[in-house]
Amino acid sequence: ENMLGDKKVTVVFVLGGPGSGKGTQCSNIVEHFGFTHLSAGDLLRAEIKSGSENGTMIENMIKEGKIVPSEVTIKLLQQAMIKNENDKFLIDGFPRNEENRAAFENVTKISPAFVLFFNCSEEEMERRLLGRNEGRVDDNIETIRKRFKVFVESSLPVIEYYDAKDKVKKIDAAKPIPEVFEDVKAIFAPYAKVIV
Ligand SMILES: Nc1ncnc2c1ncn2[C@@H]1O[C@H](COP(=O)(O)OP(=O)(O)OP(=O)(O)O)[C@@H](O)[C@H]1O
Ligand SMILES: Nc1ccn([C@@H]2O[C@H](COP(=O)(O)O)[C@@H](O)[C@H]2O)c(=O)n1
Ligand SMILES: [Mg+2]
Repeated sequence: ENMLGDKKVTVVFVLGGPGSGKGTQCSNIVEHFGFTHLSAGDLLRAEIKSGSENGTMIENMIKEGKIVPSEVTIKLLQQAMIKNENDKFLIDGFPRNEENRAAFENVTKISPAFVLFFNCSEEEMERRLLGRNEGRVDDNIETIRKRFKVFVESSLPVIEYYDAKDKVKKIDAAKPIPEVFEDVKAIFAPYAKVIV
């Protein structure tokens, strides 16, 4: 039994480098397949805005491209899952390192149905991040380089961990948005909403 009691939940981890298009494609998946999108980065940014006691620590870590301690991020994900009645969740940008992965498994007892991995070159991701214009404090070239380093050193090993369990569905994320979504759709087809 997981943290949500007897409720059977489907969790998909959506991973990929900074700017690979995770948030963009999650919006499409929500629309077409009825999942609830939980972005760890968005939850952390909301926590800063809410004036929480951890806000300053989180903001400093995001500015440096560092990974916030798992207990903070997992608490936010858990709260969001508990208050949502849906049974299908896209967890975007989590787990980012081995600590995230192991702590989530231990605390929630939930393992993902699969991991959606958006594969993209750093050159293309850098171009996208510098053009995003959402006012994010980490979308500057200095922080972007730090985020790429953290992705390669800490996040790719998590993808390799799930790949060894045959749980990774890898997508070519360098293509235009609609073409990426065609590939995503093929993967999510078994989760299509059945219209009675
Ligand atoms: N396939 C694509 N081709 C071109 N631009 C894209 C593509 N997918 C997303 N973008 C654009 O690239 C930027 C980054 O996309 P998005 O925010 O979805 O990435 P992300 O993986 O969630 O990044 P982060 O990890 O920083 O949150 C956005 O401006 C988005 O509109
Ligand atoms: N599991 C996570 C996810 C994110 N962070 C921090 O937030 C930053 C932005 O995340 P995005 O997914 O929106 O790119 C990220 O660089 C980390 O600083 C985290 O600590 N742990
Ligand atoms: Mg995002």
